[in-house]
Amino acid sequence: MYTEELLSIIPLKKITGQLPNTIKDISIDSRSVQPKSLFVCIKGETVDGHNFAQKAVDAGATVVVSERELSLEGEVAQVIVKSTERALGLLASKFFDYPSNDLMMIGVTGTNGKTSVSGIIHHMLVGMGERSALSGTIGFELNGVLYETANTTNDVLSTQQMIFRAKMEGCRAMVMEVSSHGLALGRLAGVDYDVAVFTNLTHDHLDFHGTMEEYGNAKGLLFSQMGQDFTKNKYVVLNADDPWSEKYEKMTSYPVWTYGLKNDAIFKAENCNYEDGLTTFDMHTPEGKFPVSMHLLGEFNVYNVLAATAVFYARGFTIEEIIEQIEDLAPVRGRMERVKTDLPLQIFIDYAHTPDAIEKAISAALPYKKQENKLIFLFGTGGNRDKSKRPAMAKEASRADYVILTTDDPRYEEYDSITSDLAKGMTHDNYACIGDRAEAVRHAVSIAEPGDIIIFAGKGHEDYQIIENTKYPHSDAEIAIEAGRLKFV
Ligand SMILES: CC(=O)N[C@H]1[C@@H](OP(=O)(O)OP(=O)(O)OC[C@H]2O[C@@H](n3ccc(=O)[nH]c3=O)[C@H](O)[C@@H]2O)O[C@H](CO)[C@@H](O)[C@@H]1O[C@H](C)C(=O)N[C@@H](C)C(=O)N[C@H](CCC(=O)O)C(=O)O
Ligand SMILES: Nc1ncnc2c1ncn2[C@@H]1O[C@H](COP(=O)(O)OP(=O)(O)OP(=O)(O)O)[C@@H](O)[C@H]1O
Repeated sequence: MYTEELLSIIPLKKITGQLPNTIKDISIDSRSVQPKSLFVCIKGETVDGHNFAQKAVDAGATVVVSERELSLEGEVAQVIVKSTERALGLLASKFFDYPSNDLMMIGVTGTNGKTSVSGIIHHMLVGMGERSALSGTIGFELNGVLYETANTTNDVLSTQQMIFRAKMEGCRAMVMEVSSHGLALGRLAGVDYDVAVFTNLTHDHLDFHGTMEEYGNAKGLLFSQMGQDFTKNKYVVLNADDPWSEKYEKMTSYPVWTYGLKNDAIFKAENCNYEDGLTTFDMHTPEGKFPVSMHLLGEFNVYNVLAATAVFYARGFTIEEIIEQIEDLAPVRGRMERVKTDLPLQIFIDYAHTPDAIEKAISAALPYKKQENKLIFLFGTGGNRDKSKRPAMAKEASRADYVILTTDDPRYEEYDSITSDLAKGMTHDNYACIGDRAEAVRHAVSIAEPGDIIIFAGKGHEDYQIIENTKYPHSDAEIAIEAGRLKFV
């Protein structure tokens, strides 16, 4: 791309040195700079990209965008701007030619349910014959291939790259999980959403946002940044049972479709029943009441499919077409996913790591528990992250008959510091603190008796644990099955 044309998008810049006629790529990471590229210095939490500018030039960058003039050796032009983060959003969108304009962009935000709802929408789109891409906590899924990504909502450059790739590979839609960090840090600059979906807002990430108010406002950016273009079929899908929906409704002028189980909503479920691995309910819609039967477990998944129903109905699909897809849905990976095993136990893998998600996961399993059996709940939490949620998580977990307090990704925090914070919220004494997660999983199996249910929460689809800054292979399901074989066979 012509360098001047690209740079024309950033106002109030100072240029030093001779700009090359064209640049071939944009990069924010000196470790993957291609020759003839433009390197943008981003100040991170842990390191500052300005300190890697020389490495980027050595690797072939011919333009460096920075917030201060740097003394660089080699043939390089410098573009000095007030905020490189803001400039990057503009540059990345222009470089990839605003790819989100060519796709139906669906953004899903909320504390819990982003992965589930976006996965459900993506699989329903594919089931209806639409080519769709998906990005979120599980990675970037494009035409059946899953690529690993760093974040739930990735940096602004990777985001534009992903949307561009989706467009180039023939996708017509892209479903994205939109995290509050992503919104607050401007990682979605230049993404033009057609549909914005809200699941719920409960306690999480207060280490970053400070207060629930700030956290809720960050999520609100998804709705307020949708624009005012009424020539496009844009709309918003809100959870009528969550008080934040009223605020989000005010943040957008696009049509609002609501769903829920309690308050008045356009799509409302009642008579929910959970039996024999099936969830059934009656769905009230603008066209009357329809019975639904699906393989996804728990009330939280009723909410999730109602949200997806609103997305598809507003797009013009019939209720019959939508229900046919819902009845076909397989469980979302690692979200109350039943482990296939010959052991005389019911084992679920789940990703709950907030108080509300723990409450929902336990409620989802209880209908499958017989009076004489136990519900064993193992959960952890990440080290060096929002500590204020820990006792509240344990309080919810106390609804299980036996609780094992452990760690998710302990990072640099001591096991005992994590488990003792959790223990402060326990409301009964039937629990154990075992920081080493593999040992904790084995303990869960060792105390289980035939007919018991075990939920391993917090790691979901992940097949690793991060201890200090190293990823170690870890699978709750594999450890549990091995321990179960030794015990029961
Ligand atoms: C605290 C935080 O948000 N950190 C994010 C941040 O990392 P950072 O600030 O440390 O930045 P950095 O990667 O060290 O480096 C800064 C710059 O220097 C560059 N660099 C760095 C090293 C080098 O050798 N050369 C070089 O050029 C980097 O490419 C970057 O441009 O920027 C990185 C690149 O965008 C992110 O991957 C990283 O997310 C980390 C992994 C993270 O855990 N973030 C969490 C808090 C997060 O964002 N979570 C949300 C919510 C998930 C949820 O809802 O549960 C998410 O969306 O994932
Ligand atoms: N709609 C929902 N409401 C409340 N809890 C939910 C909902 N959907 C899923 N959950 C619970 O929350 C856990 C996490 O679900 P999911 O991964 O879909 O959420 P998420 O918002 O993507 O979370 P994260 O941002 O941490 O990746 C699930 O394992 C389940 O226990």
